[in-house]
Amino acid sequence: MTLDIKICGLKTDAAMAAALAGGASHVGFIFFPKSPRYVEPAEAGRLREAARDKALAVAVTVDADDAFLDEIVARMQPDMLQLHGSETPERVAELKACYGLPVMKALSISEPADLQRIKPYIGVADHFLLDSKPPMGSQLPGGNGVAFDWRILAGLDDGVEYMLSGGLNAANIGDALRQANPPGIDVSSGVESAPGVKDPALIEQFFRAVGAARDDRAA
Ligand SMILES: O=C(O)c1ccccc1NCC(=O)[C@H](O)[C@H](O)COP(=O)(O)O
Repeated sequence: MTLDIKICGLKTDAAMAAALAGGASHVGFIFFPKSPRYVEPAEAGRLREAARDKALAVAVTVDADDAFLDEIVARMQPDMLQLHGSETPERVAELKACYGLPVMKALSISEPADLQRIKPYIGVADHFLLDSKPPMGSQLPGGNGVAFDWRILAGLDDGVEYMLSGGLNAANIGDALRQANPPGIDVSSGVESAPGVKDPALIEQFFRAVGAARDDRAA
């Protein structure tokens, strides 16, 4: 089975090169100004060129207005939108129709009942990113480096296209893959040396840990 792997919050050529060398299927750019991972749309457009025909370039936005989305789509030319705010199913449908791009809707999970929040988006969003709830006081809806209880995902209906996200790193990715067996995974803080500073060596370590966990399962 293939495993989608998204490295999120890229800001440098070195981090992009490490993500592509490791075999990332998705590379993410953050357009939330309060984030230490924020990139200007034009700079994301430059960085994403390295990923063309190699990985899908994902624009991560949070309740963005039409003008900002127009600018991001024009300058970055993303392959996919990740909506990480409180966008309704109607807004997801509207943006899909407007830009003709697949949409990944991020939803935060902390208890089994949270899985019910997926239902209204089924048939509207193309993918889901299931992330942790931000800790109290966090300014960021994502990228907090906090994991949730992956066993909750056992209650998910088969066939939901999702990425497991939140607090993943080289040390815990093996357990996450064993417990949840997700179709995709996403990492940001776990491959950083400081908030917003991607470390190519940690990116490489993450891919090695994923490979080792997958080899164990195949054996
Ligand atoms: O990463 C951010 O700074 C961010 C800010 C605002 C909205 C979303 C954000 N990140 C989205 C992601 O897809 C992250 O990879 C995801 O939340 C997991 O982050 P982490 O727990 O740090 O691995």
